[in-house]
Amino acid sequence: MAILAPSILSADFLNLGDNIRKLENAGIEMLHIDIMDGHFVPNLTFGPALVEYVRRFTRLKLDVHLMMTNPQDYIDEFCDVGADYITVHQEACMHLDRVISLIKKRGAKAGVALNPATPPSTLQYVLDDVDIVLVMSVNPGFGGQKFIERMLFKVAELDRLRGDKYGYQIEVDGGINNKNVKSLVESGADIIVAGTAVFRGDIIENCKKIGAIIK
Ligand SMILES: O=C(CO)[C@H](O)[C@H](O)COP(=O)(O)O
Repeated sequence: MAILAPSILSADFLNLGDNIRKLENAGIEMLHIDIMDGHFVPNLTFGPALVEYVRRFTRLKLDVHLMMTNPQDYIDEFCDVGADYITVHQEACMHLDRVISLIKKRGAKAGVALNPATPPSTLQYVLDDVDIVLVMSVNPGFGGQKFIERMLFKVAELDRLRGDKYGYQIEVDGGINNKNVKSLVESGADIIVAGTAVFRGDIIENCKKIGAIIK
């Protein structure tokens, strides 16, 4: 059984509040928020102010994904505005162990994201401490891209690796839809991030359809 975490990157920004209420009505528990810096990824999105407004508006768990260089400089700010989960990129952290400690010291759950080309073995010495490993199933930066099939092997590898030894959850993000979501859950995914598949069309219907597949 997995949960769906809609990515607000694909939401209607002029009706964000309405979109979030629809997600709540559809039984969603977690909202995924991509922070892009135009440097680590070739796109720009939100800052802490957006997270603060969303925090005031909803009780959904806020899953903040920092797609940025030097994420350590912004951990405090995102914790101050109410992030429940903060995920940093393995590729962006020179001192990953220190960044994970910083997130946990602030009382948030710590995630580490892997770009498609980065293997799980790079996390060997931090797996004890992470709450989430986020497998990027597209090259990060944009919604609406094609799912990279090989990432199913990475999810399965992380599932094998955790066995009874580690407690991390496996999250997957990018190009996920009604057709490929089942194989991800069967491979071991616990949290499914989806943008286009949730926000294009009827939000509540889309959430229910995906929800029924991943239960
Ligand atoms: O990280 C991302 C893109 O880099 C996003 O979470 C993105 O919103 C996923 O969108 P889609 O489901 O349309 O692929």
